[in-house]
Amino acid sequence: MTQTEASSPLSIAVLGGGSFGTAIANIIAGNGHDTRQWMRDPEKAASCRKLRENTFYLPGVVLHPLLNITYDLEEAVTGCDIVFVSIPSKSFRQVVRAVAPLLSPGTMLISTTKGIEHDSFHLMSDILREETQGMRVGVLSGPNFAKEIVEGHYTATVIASEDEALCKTIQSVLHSETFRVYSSSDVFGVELAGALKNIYAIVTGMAKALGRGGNTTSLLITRALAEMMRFAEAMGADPMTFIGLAGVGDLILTCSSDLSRNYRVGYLVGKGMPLEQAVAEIGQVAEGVNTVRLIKAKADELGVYMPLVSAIHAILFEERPIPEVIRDLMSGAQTFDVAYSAKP
Ligand SMILES: NC(=O)C1=CN([C@@H]2O[C@H](COP(=O)(O)OP(=O)(O)OC[C@H]3O[C@@H](n4cnc5c(N)ncnc54)[C@H](OP(=O)(O)O)[C@@H]3O)[C@@H](O)[C@H]2O)C=CC1
Ligand SMILES: O=C(CO)COP(=O)(O)O
Repeated sequence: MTQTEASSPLSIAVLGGGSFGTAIANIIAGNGHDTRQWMRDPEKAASCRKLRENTFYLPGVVLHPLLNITYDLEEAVTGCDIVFVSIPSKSFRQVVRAVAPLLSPGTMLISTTKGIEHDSFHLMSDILREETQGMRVGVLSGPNFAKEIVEGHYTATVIASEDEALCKTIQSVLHSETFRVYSSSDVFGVELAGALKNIYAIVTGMAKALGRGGNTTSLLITRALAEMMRFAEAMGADPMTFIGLAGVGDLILTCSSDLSRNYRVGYLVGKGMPLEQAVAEIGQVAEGVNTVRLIKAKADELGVYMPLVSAIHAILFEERPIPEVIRDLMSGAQTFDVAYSAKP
């Protein structure tokens, strides 16, 4: 497909039967496209088809009649113009590797996954490029709770790709009365922002559990943004991307709502629950837990100052008592508020 605007219906697959995959598949089907959603579990697929509801991940939402649900990967992607990959980072490569031989050259592959590969520090767009050849790659990220999208709350997101025509097509297939799609050419920055903000959702969830108020949340969100931008710069990303929807937008959202699974993990740990139990209790993916480990190691390697990352790492993985970690944080050096300047 060479067109830049999806003026006529396209064939689009969404890989992943979770809450976000279901939310975007429903929007796309609602826009009149031939939409297929792939989920690996035949029983869940049969149930979603029969009930026209994903009772496992997005209960209470009627699935659009144009949404075809299948557990057959080949049936899902054959002849598709666009494939969204909405699979947790842990399994992302495995699924992309399986789907790669089934794709036509030039297919648009869009990751919606906000995580980092655990043993490589690769972002999902890296995996898309590594596991396929001749495809067009993009990343979708922004302040987007699946539940609020399907409830029709006014929402905006970002499609990031160096391929301008791809961005325009994705804007067209996802745009609805309640859903707006902005574009960016900074794939790395947008993707990194989506992964990083999950860490600070854990931190703010924990602060909430400890009874901290609005001042504390605001302090945490603002210093989190400073850390994210410092890290981005050290990694060669554009820090300015972090003041957009995929950066500060998603940071504010996930750090202030218990709809965030990462926030809820932090809350439960803050209430004294062991980490593994908290993750199991959530029952859905909380990417931030793995991301904390990866970013702590990378920040140490690069010498990037990330006190909040070090603090949450100490609590989650070094068994340091929360009050002691907070005391250390609050007694650290008091430096400049804004370290960035437009002036040379
Ligand atoms: N939910 C949200 O509001 C948002 C989520 N995201 C991102 O989207 C990504 C997906 O999240 P989300 O949909 O919420 O996740 P969920 O936890 O809701 O669902 C995960 C889905 O992935 C499937 N899955 C897990 N492992 C595999 C595998 N090896 N092969 C095939 N399918 C697999 C699960 O299938 P099964 O049921 O069989 O286990 C399930 O359908 C995450 O990275 C998240 O950060 C982005 C924006 C918002
Ligand atoms: O990324 C999200 C909203 O933009 C969802 O956050 P959680 O993965 O923490 O639920």
